[in-house]
Amino acid sequence: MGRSRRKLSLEQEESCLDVRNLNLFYSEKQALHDISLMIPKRRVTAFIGPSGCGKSTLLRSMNRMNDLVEGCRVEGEIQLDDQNIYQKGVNVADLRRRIGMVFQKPNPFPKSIYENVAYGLRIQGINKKRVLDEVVEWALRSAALWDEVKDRLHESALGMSGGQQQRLVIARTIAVEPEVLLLDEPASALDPISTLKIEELINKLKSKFTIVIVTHNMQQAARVSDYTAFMYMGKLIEFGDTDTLFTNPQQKQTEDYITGRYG
Ligand SMILES: Nc1ncnc2c1ncn2[C@@H]1O[C@H](COP(=O)(O)OP(=O)(O)OP(=O)(O)O)[C@@H](O)[C@H]1O
Repeated sequence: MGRSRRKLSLEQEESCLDVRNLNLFYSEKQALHDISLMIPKRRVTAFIGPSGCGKSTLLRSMNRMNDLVEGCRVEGEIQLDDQNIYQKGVNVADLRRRIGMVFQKPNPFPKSIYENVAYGLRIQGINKKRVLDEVVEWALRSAALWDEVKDRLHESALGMSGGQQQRLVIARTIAVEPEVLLLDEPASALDPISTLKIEELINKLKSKFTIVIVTHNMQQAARVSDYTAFMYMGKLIEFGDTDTLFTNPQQKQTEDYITGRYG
């Protein structure tokens, strides 16, 4: 894989998202405890940690997906371009266009391949065929899918393999040119070859997008990410450049986790 091995330093990175003292509650139960971290621009940041530690919750809080959960309450701030996304008056639909999300299970719409990718543009009122054709091709090429589907763009997306469907969902997400891509275990339902394709894709997409990925798979985090955050029981235990976190963790809990002592 081509992940650059140059020494990275968070302090030198430009910030994309700034999480400040974030607490999140599902009714009475607190799922995130005073999380502060900066997500660097056009880098890949991975969240790792044992099941239930809050990785998906933190990811979903970045485009306010948790708003859809009844009884969910958030304290603290997440800054995107110096605006708190939890501030009153924020247009959540617009936020979710700027911060797109891909889930574990591929969820293409029951429409053609072409219409899946064109969907977000049509919602924005863009219907000119020439523009749509251009964006659909660009997004499918960017998602490393064009060559496989260019002759069957008008066939149903549901006839594609799981790995192709997931790359289609990524194409659909990037077609509206978000700034951030949130990936929640994007490869865990896929076979090893499709997983490798998704990992290669992540590596390619980071030149244009800020990527945050939740993964159960530590080897995957080590392969694809520039920075890794280790979480445990709703707390951020350690956050730093991936190579250091995996080879020279600063916290005993991180070390115990990456050496397989729990999780
Ligand atoms: N919709 C919800 N309602 C209530 N509690 C929830 C909800 N979603 C998650 N939780 C709880 O919040 C905590 C964190 O869950 P979360 O799914 O964020 O963890 P995770 O690290 O992503 O876990 P996994 O790796 O198993 O997906 C868990 O205790 C979970 O039971």
